[in-house]
Amino acid sequence: MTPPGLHVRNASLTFGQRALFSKLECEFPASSWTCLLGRSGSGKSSLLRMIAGLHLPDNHHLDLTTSDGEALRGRLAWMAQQDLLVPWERVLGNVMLGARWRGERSASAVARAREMLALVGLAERADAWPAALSGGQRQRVSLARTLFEDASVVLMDEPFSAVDAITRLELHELAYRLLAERTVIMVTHDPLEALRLAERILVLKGDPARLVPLAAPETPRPRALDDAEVQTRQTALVAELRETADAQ
Ligand SMILES: Nc1ncnc2c1ncn2[C@@H]1O[C@H](COP(=O)(O)OP(=O)(O)OP(=O)(O)O)[C@@H](O)[C@H]1O
Repeated sequence: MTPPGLHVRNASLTFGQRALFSKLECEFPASSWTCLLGRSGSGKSSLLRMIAGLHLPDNHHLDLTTSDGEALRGRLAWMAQQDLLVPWERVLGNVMLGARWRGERSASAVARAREMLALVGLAERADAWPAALSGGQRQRVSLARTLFEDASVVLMDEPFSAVDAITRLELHELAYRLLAERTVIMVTHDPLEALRLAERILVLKGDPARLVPLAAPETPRPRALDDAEVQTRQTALVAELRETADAQ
C-alpha cells in the first residue's frame, strides 16, 4: 500500500442561489494528515463527499488527480460521525461488511477481520451486536472496518464528535497509530483535535468560501494536550474560526 497524494482543482458547489465555493484548489500530499475546519454550513462535508465521489445534487464540479496517476476507486475508505454499523450484523460481520458486499467470505477474510478487531482492542466483542456497544466502542469497530478495507486514502467526517471527551482523546491515539502513513483528510469542528493530529490545517472561510492554510505545530503527533505549540496555536485557530463566523 503506497498512499497517493491528491490534487483537487476547480472544486465548485452551488445549492440553489448560493455558491458555497467556487474553483477551490488544494493539494493533499501523500501520507499526510490534513484537518479541514470552518464554520457550520461552510461546505466541509460537501467538499469531502465530492472528493470521495459520493452523491451530491448535480450542481457541483471537482477535478481530482492522484500523485501516482492511478484511479482512487478501491483505495478509499470513509468514516463518518455516525458509525454506520448495521444492526443486523454482529461486530465481526460489520468489520467485514465490504467483503460481504463483494461476495468474499473466505476464512482468511474472517481471520483478518478478527485481527483488525484485536488492533482496536475489541477482540472479545466479535460476536456482540452493535446495540450492546458504547459509542466509543462502535467508533472503534468503525475504525476496524476502515482498516479491514486497507484503504490508503481515508476520508473522515467528524469521526469522533459523538463520543465523550476522554474517549475522544483515546481514539485520537488509536487512529493516529493505526492510520499512520495513509493519506488522511479529516473534517472536524474541534480545534484541539486538529492541533493534536494534523500535519496540515485548512479552514474553509468566506462566502463563497476559500481554503485558508494555517500552520500546524511541528511537534510529533499525536500531540499532548499540554504541548506548548498546541496551546499557542489553539488561540490563533479559534480566532481564525471566530473571524470566519463573524464575517458571515
Ligand atoms: N443535498 C443538499 N441540498 C441542498 N443544500 C444542501 C445539501 N447538502 C448540504 N446543503 C447545504 O450546504 C451547506 C453546506 O453543508 P455542509 O454539510 O457541507 O457544511 P459543513 O461545513 O460540513 O457543516 P457542518 O459543520 O454543520 O456539518 C449547508 O448550508 C447545507 O444546508
